[in-house]
Amino acid sequence: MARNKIALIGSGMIGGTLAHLAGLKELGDIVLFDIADGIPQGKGLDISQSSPVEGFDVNLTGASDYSAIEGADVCIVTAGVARKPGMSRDDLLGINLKVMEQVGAGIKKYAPNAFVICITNPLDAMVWALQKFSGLPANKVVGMAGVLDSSRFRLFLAKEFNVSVQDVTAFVLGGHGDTMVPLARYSTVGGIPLTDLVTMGWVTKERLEEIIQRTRDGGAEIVGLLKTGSAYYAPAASAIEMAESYLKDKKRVLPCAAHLSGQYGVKDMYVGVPTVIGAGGVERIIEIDLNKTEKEAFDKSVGAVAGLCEACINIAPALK
Ligand SMILES: NC(=O)C1=CN([C@@H]2O[C@H](COP(=O)(O)OP(=O)(O)OC[C@H]3O[C@@H](n4cnc5c(N)ncnc54)[C@H](O)[C@@H]3O)[C@@H](O)[C@H]2O)C=CC1
Ligand SMILES: O=C([O-])CC(=O)C(=O)O
Repeated sequence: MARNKIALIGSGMIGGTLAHLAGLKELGDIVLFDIADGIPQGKGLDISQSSPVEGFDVNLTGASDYSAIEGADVCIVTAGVARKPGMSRDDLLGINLKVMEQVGAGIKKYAPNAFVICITNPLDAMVWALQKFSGLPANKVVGMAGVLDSSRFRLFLAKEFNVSVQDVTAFVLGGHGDTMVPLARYSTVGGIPLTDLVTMGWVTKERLEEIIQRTRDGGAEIVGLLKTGSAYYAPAASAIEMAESYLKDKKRVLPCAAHLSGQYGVKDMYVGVPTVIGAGGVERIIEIDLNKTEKEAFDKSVGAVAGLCEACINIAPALK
């Protein structure tokens, strides 16, 4: 059986890490694409040269022409610009929207049957625009943020309680920005909701709120440390988890920026919600019950994403 083909559109920090992880996991043959000629070819060759040592058999190639992504089963999009200290993700909107227009056209022409995972920021608005520019079905275009934000929350909780990260689950919903919604009631240690752990005296409400705030600021914390760009190891691992669930039809329950058509009272927008990812793409959007406080926080986050979509329409009226 022929191998799957994975196209990585954008071969910068996340793109290179994606190629390495996808190779190590033998998810398929990998094409790195970038407008910066030489970078995708160089990274492809470098990672290929690690394959005899690591013992993986995949073809890794680099290209600066969209025809190279032809027939891809999965496209992971990181093309664009990352923020630097002092910037918000939203400051990237104008420049990255233009990139999404080019990427959307490339995918439409050469990989119309792919499952597309967008990572480029500001995430929820960019994946929304990419789906429209590409014309692919909404269930085949999804944004990566919730897996990353939830992973950060899980790590901070595991450290706080001195337990394995494997025994901590978390759901962070809403837009991938300052208004994201880490849900304590739906996040657990050994199956016990965080709200119960407060009652059991494991953690105070105040300390839990500090951990939640650190999660919300998780991207900015790394930007502040790196100074030259933003996080890439954890974002790449998160997107690979989504790609693997699609390629292996694992039907993982993962928080992703998915197209909503009435769920949670939201229409024609991408916002982080729990989904099931399998061979059909986004096979299900799980509508969990939100209490009044949670719903208010979620709606506020939806409002922030709606503002960004409006800003996109002002720049590119065809998106309306
Ligand atoms: N959704 C999420 O949770 C996260 C999103 N991000 C976002 O992911 C994006 C990529 O981040 P990095 O890989 O660190 O950035 P990077 O700057 O290392 O790589 C971006 C690559 O895109 C390429 N590029 C620029 N314009 C292009 C175009 N028109 N066509 C094709 N390639 C193009 C650049 O040449 C560069 O190699 C950024 O927008 C960043 O904000 C980063 C971390 C997490
Ligand atoms: O903070 C950034 O600019 C990159 C990002 O989205 C994250 O790491 O969560």
